[in-house]
Amino acid sequence: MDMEKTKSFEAAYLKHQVEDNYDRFMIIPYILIVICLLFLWRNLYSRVTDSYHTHADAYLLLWLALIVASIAFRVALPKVKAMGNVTRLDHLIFSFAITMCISAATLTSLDLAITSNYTAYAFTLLGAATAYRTSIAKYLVMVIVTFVYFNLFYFFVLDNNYSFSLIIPVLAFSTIATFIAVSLENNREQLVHLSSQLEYINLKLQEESIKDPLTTLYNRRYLNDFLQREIDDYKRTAAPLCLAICDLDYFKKINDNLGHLTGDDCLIAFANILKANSRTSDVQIRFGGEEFVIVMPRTNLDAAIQVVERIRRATESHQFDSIPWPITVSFGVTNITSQDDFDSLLDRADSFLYKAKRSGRNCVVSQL
Ligand SMILES: Nc1nc2c(ncn2[C@@H]2O[C@H](COP(=O)(O)OP(=O)(O)OP(=O)(O)O)[C@@H](O)[C@H]2O)c(=O)[nH]1
Repeated sequence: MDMEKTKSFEAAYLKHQVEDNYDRFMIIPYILIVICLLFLWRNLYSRVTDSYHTHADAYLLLWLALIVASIAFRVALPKVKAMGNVTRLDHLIFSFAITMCISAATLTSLDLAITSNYTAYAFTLLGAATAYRTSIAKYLVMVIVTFVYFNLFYFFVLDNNYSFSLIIPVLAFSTIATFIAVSLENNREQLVHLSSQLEYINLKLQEESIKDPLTTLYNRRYLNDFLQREIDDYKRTAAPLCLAICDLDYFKKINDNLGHLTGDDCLIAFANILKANSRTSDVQIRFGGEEFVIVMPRTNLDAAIQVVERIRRATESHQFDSIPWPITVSFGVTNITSQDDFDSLLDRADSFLYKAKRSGRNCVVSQL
């Protein structure tokens, strides 16, 4: 069960991360395109005005490649999201993040031929640490792949002499960026954990506020909302609606002779009889003490009488634990009319219940 909970939390957390990334990565390609275009313009301009760019063509290619990658990614992103596969969307964003890091490593390698300029490397890794949300494992993969690529590109492809001091800043950026990414993601995970706990507690509290703790039936607060909704529904659709009030007979005798705990057990057992003998569309409410209400939507009076008769007989024949005498219940049942409101419907059912009590109990009284 705990494993299942952890798995579902992980799945929900991944979805949360990917959705968060999605919003940001819908904008990032535009920013990247603007930056690329600015550098592209500078690149073309400096080509004419001065010739200090050792790798002018490589720069040009890099800016163009980044523009194409950004456009392709921006076009693909909403399409992949529409497929509804979170993992695939996650992979796509991860691939783009890696592409950005590799581009930054390429750019830094080219820049280093001119001056000690690590801006692209530092900026991209730190940017990814704050803007891109992923697992620690994936972030490490990204940082290591970028680092290895940088070394291969700078020392082997560009054929520079190996220099450890040149690598130190890159290592430092990688470490700092990883540290920032890990601590930010840990904080976010804690927040999500806390908010899901709060959501759960809130749901529980909401549920408890409408339930009777002893019988677990709905309570009067729920009746107020539910019955009003059903009455409104009746006024719109004219679908029949019935309401029954019942009260256990001589309940005080149980408390007085066998104690309150036995009385409580009797209420729980009766609530179970109510649930077992009603339809799923009916709603049972503990109205107070040993008094209960049954709301029967889309039910006419004949059918409602049949339901409560069934409950009455089931109660009469039920052997209640530790109670040596039979327990019976009296009912008042009524159906809604166009003149009714919340109070008149309840009052009429209550007056029928009163009649049932006066007629000797263990019976159903309705207007029929
Ligand atoms: N054990 C227990 N008793 C309760 C609870 N709520 C109300 N009661 C008791 O239910 C009894 C109701 O007694 P009465 O209103 O005199 O009704 P009755 O004895 O059922 O008599 P009739 O309704 O006239 O048949 C009282 O003794 C209340 O204290 C509860 O949650 N648990």
